[in-house]
Amino acid sequence: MRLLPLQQVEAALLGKLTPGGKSRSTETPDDLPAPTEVSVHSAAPWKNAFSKMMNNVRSSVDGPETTEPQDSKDARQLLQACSEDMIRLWNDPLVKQVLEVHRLRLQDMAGFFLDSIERVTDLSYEPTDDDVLKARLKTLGVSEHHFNLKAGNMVPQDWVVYDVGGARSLRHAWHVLWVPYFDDMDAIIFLAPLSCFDQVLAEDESVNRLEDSILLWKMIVSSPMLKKTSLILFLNKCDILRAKLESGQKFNEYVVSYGDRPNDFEHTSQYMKKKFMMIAKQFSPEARSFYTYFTSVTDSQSTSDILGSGECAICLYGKISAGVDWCNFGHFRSSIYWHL
Ligand SMILES: Nc1nc2c(ncn2[C@@H]2O[C@H](COP(=O)(O)OP(=O)(O)OP(=O)(O)O)[C@@H](O)[C@H]2O)c(=O)[nH]1
Ligand SMILES: [Mg+2]
Repeated sequence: MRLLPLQQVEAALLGKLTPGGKSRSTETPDDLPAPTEVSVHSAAPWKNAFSKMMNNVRSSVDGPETTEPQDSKDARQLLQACSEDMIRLWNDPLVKQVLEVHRLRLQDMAGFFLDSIERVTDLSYEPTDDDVLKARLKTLGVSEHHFNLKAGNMVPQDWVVYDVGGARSLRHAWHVLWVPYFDDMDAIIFLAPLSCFDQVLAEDESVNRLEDSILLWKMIVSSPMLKKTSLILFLNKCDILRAKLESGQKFNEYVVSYGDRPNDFEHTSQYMKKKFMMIAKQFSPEARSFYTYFTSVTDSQSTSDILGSGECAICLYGKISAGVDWCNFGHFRSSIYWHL
């Protein structure tokens, strides 16, 4: 009961961060209890709203004069007031036991900071880069990012990355609007989370998440409009897959075709890699380049090692695009389209 005021904090923060101030997912009909979720629309000025909020937080911590709105201040104070109760609840042996019985690994779930409650509820808390990576921000439109990447020994190159929302309700738009628009991409980076073998879709509880990822992969690789686009597959969330298997979760209970193979990371990940590769081979309209990596993209060091390594497909694409553009357009442009 003492933690109930946190619901107000959540509603206030969602109102500030989501487009139009909505605090409920738009995917769920109004009469159903919807999970609250922060979403990002490329057209919404959420980054400005966020920077403004963070600047306010900074000025309230750094100086006596504060421009922070009262509701943000209240939110931070409430979070701090609830800190001790949250820590006690999270460390309670009975709570741990109940979570285990229900096979819930909250510490692996998106946006949970349960092992850092003291730090994130401190009045002077500022998110670190790793905290930002851990946050869950559902993508609604297509967001475009420009950056300059220096990989390995190569000269720095300009990149354009388009990030597309993967939620089911958004996929219709893929066929109609985005796939034709992306037919000139150099490469698609497809992120398939391997750890979700025991989870179902938030949008449709009858669909296994890993199965859904495979169906989506099949749709992308077989698209005639993307037949020339190279594929870079990130078999992602390996850290969570490993932790789940080590905690005793059985892979073959959900992926029946896995049979009696060993229930460890090495065998399950290789099995899934083969599955994705076979689909790419079987359903691609024509032969194409295909690269695959095991990743845990929230681990910034290992991800930067993959992106920075001279062997990485992304660097290879940088080279190819540079060559093509030198011949055809006289300027360099590389683009990647990714589905997360
Ligand atoms: N532990 C761990 N968490 C990850 C990894 N990759 C992503 N996450 C977390 O998974 C959550 C979902 O990431 P998002 O980037 O919001 O998801 P998305 O796939 O873009 O989802 P849509 O925008 O709906 O398409 C975030 O909280 C991330 O921190 C990973 O390799 N390991
Ligand atoms: Mg996203």
